[in-house]
Amino acid sequence: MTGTPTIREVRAYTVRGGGADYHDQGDAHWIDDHIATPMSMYPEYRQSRQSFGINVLGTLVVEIEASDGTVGFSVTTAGEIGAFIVEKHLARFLEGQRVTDIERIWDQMYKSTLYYGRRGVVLNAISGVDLALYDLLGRIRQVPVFELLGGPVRDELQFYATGARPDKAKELGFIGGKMPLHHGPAEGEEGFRKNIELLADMRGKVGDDFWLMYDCWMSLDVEYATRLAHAASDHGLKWIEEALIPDDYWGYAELRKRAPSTMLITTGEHEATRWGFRQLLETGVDLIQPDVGWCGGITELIKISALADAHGTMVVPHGSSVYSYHFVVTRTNSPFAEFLMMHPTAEEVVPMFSPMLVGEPVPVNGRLKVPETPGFGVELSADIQKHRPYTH
Ligand SMILES: C[C@H](O)[C@H](O)CC(=O)C(=O)O
Ligand SMILES: [Mg+2]
Repeated sequence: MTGTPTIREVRAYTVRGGGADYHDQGDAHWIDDHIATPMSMYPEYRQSRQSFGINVLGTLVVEIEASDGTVGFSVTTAGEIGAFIVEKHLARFLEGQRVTDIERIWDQMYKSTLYYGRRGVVLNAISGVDLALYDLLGRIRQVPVFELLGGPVRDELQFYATGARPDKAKELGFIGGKMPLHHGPAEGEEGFRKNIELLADMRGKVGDDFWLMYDCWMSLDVEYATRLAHAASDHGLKWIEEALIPDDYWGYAELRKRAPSTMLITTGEHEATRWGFRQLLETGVDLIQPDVGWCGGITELIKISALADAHGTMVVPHGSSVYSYHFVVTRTNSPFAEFLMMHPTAEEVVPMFSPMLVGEPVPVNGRLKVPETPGFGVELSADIQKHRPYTH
């Protein structure tokens, strides 16, 4: 392809305070208010997820500059360690290549990091590079990323909201509300009762038809999750999310068998690559939730989504703002999207990656027409202090 720009330089920066590392919030935020986690068995780490380091990484910004001067960028969760991986390892597979060489670049990034990678922060870094490449290609072609992905299959997205206030989410026009589970097995019968009481109270507030879900953030075991699912089904819980640790594929298969058949078993935000999701899909879970900034980027999400489709399984990506919207709008097996309420009390709609991006669209009345601005359609805010810890 003559005339296709090549990649001139890859740069990686870190940024603190919200953004893609959405757990990196100030005090008194619903997202850090006694949420059940795998660390809840240790009383000293029960009240706050920041206490055990949920926000240690911070946001990674990847910028890719093409030979024609166009710059694409992305944000994900990976911070300084991600910046090191991008600058010192991954950049070599991009610089000098054509901006269209996305598939080969992904393959080389993945295979060259297998000896220390496969998932986790390495896949977050690979995802960041992949998203920045899609942003760059969209800007060079002057089309939104969803057009690079085959075009939209629906006119607009509809959203459920994740946060502490599903009752407010209903007033704001969302189709459902997903609450964090507050108490895990270590908090015994009292915690179990409180979990059910909160759900019952919320059901009373939102009425029978509004979706209510519980996000368990890897905090339960099969016994507790099964019991919770049965008790919660009396209050119309639509799904039980990420009940178990991501490595317990066998537990997910067991939970699928033992939970009420009407309740969806969902998970996947901490899973990565087509191989990880293959294993997850084989457990029989009903809905998978890859995070496009963590699972391998758009290039890998396309494969994960096709695999899920062949299993008859829905794909509703975890959070990830514009990176998710451009994908969801192009897939028939992604019928709705998640909106993470980043307002401290979850009572108002604010941009998910606030305060990092300019032009980040938000749902109005629970719906959004994905803007046609080239690339992912956002810019990094000029007010953001970015730091480049490494060069190459
Ligand atoms: C609310 C959850 O604990 C977590 O912070 C976000 C999440 O898992 C989700 O949006 O899904
Ligand atoms: Mg979740």
